[in-house]
Amino acid sequence: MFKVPDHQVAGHRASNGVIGPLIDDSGNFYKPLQNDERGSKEVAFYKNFALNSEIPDQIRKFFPIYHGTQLIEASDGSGLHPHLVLEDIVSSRPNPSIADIKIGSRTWYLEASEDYISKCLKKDRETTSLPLGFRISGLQIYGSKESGVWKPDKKYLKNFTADDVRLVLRKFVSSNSLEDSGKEPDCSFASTVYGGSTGILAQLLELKAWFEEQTIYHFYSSSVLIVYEKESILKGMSSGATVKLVDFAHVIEGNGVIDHNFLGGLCSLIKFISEILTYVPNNTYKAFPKKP
Ligand SMILES: O=P(O)(O)O[C@@H]1[C@@H](OP(=O)(O)O)[C@H](OP(=O)(O)O)[C@H](O)[C@H](OP(=O)(O)O)[C@H]1OP(=O)(O)O
Ligand SMILES: Nc1ncnc2c1ncn2[C@@H]1O[C@H](COP(=O)(O)OP(=O)(O)O)[C@@H](O)[C@H]1O
Repeated sequence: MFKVPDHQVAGHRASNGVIGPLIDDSGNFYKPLQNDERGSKEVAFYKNFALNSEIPDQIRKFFPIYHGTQLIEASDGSGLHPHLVLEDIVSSRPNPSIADIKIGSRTWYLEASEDYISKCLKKDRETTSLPLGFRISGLQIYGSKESGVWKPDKKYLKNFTADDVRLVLRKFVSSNSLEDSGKEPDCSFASTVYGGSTGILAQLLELKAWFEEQTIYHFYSSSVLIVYEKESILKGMSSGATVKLVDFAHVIEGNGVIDHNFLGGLCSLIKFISEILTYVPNNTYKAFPKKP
C-alpha cells in the first residue's frame, strides 16, 4: 500500500497534478524519476555507487540503500511511472525532526544548460548558499505531543540569513522553542544529538574525511539530511541521530579532482554545529580545550 510521506521536508512533493514521492509499509521510499535527464542521471549515480569498489564500506552508510527502480502507480493517479526504490530514512521514527541542508556555495556546474545555471545562480545568491556554503532547504522540528511539529515553508527558509541559520540549528535541538516564540533556545538536546561519538558532528566529520580524499564524484545540489527522534531521548533511548546524503540528480564525474564546493560547504556546516556544542547562553562561546 503506497502513501504520500508525512515527513518529506523539501523537493518536489505530491500535490494536485504534480508527481511526488511515495512510501510503503516496508520501509521503502519511492522517488519518481524525473522525465528529463535528471531521472536517468540519478539512477546512473546509484548504480555506479553500488558497484564502485573504491567506496569505503564505512561511507556507504551515509547513502540511502538503493533497491533499483520499479514501475508503480504515480501519486497523481496519472498511471504507471518509474520510481527509484530507496531505503526510507525516516520510517523507523514516529516523530522525526529533520533538516534538509543543501551543500555547496554553487549548485550549478559547467555542463548544465544556461537556463539552469542562471536559475541556480540566482537562488545561490539570494540564499545563504553563497556566503555560508550551504542553505537549509527543508525543515521539520518536532516539539512535543501537545505542540506538534513546526514545518516552515520554502519561502520562509529561502529568506534565512546566517543568524537565522545559527538560531534554527539551535532550535532544532531545543526543548523550548518552536517557531518564532522569542525564547532563547535551551539546546537541551545538543549534546545528545550533535555531540558524542555517534552524534551528528562525529558523523559529519567522518563524511568530511572522505570528501578530503575522494575524487570520484562532484555532488552539486545534493543535500545532507539530519534526522533524530526527540521522543526516544525523552524515554532514555538513543536519539537515532543520523546523517544521510540525498538527491543525486546533479552528480558529475570528479575526474581526479577534490569536490571543493561540497567539502567547503560541509566544513562550514561543521563549524556551525561545533559552535552550538561550545555555546554558553550569554552569547559567549566556551574556548576549545587546549591541545595537550
Ligand atoms: O523550481 P524550484 O524552485 O522548486 O526548484 C527546485 C529546488 O527547490 P528550491 O527552490 O531550491 O528549494 C529543489 O531543491 P530542494 O530539493 O527543495 O532542496 C531541487 O533543487 C529541484 O531541482 P532538482 O530536482 O534537484 O533538479 C528544483 O526543481 P526544478 O525547478 O529544477 O525542477
Ligand atoms: N531516502 C529517503 N528517505 C526518506 N525521505 C527522503 C529520502 N530521500 C528524500 N527524502 C525526502 O524528500 C525530500 C526531497 O528529496 P530530494 O531527493 O532532494 O528530491 P528532489 O529531487 O525532488 O529535490 C528530502 O528533503 C526528504 O525530506
